[in-house]
Amino acid sequence: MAGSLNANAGPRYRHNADESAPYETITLDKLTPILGAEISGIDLSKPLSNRQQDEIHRALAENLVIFFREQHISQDQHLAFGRLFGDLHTHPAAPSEPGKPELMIIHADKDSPRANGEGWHTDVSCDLEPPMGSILYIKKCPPKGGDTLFASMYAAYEALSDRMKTYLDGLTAVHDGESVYRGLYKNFNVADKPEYPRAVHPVVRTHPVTGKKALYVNRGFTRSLVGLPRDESDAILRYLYEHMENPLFQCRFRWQENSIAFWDNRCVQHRAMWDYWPHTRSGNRVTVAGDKPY
Ligand SMILES: O=C(O)CCC(=O)C(=O)O
Ligand SMILES: [Fe+2]
Repeated sequence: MAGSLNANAGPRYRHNADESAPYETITLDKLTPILGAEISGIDLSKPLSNRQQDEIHRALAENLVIFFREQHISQDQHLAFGRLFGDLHTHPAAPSEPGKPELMIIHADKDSPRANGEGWHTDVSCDLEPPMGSILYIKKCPPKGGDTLFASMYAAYEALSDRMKTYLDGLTAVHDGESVYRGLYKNFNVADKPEYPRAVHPVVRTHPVTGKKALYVNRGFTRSLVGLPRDESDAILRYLYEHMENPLFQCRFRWQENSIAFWDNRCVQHRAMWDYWPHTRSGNRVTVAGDKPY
């Protein structure tokens, strides 16, 4: 067949296929060529050597979201693992374990009105300094379902036309926590705060570690593009959201009990599937603080 059915169908995003140097202490099994890798050969309940820590950092930078299976760690070990990557972030609204404000509760069961993270989002992008990453440990899984989808915002950015990249250059967007968080955790008996964070961030951010550019607007928190007429802002954001939802940029993780996902919140969006009602899915999230996007 000469040509494809749709002239626009080919991926405008082509990842750099360079094989990276092997790892010494861990083994990686990639979910897709561009993001997601399952790591084996590491027991997070044991102290990690400097080498192991370096390799986890590198695996995260190269794969954007990394997964560990069959991990048996305590709440304190989960917190300590997070601290290897930076200060911990305290969620402005979500419920946490008693006496452990940095250990967020992720839980849905037959009585839940909703589950966490059901739409595409970046965690807490309404903060002035949004988290660098989130470490989610799922301890109870439904018999089927409850997967989490992740999408590379490097790939989404790369696949934009040069015209669109030029248009977005220098634009900023309003990210609002108020409209997301007020009343959200009522079913966990969490009282509302007087106010929730709101921030303006660049639409395209530069990753402070890799230096790569990533699209940085999300359906969850982004409300408008600064300085544009409302209709234009809405239309551009709608286009960007549809664009970033191309499955070419995604991987999908199937949980098992005692799995951990660690995503780089600066270049990845995620979305949790609540397809397992009336079953229960629960765990904890430790979130690592980040920097002001630029
Ligand atoms: O439950 C999940 O898989 C993800 C929920 C979520 O959005 C989060 O923990 O940040
Ligand atoms: Fe999330």
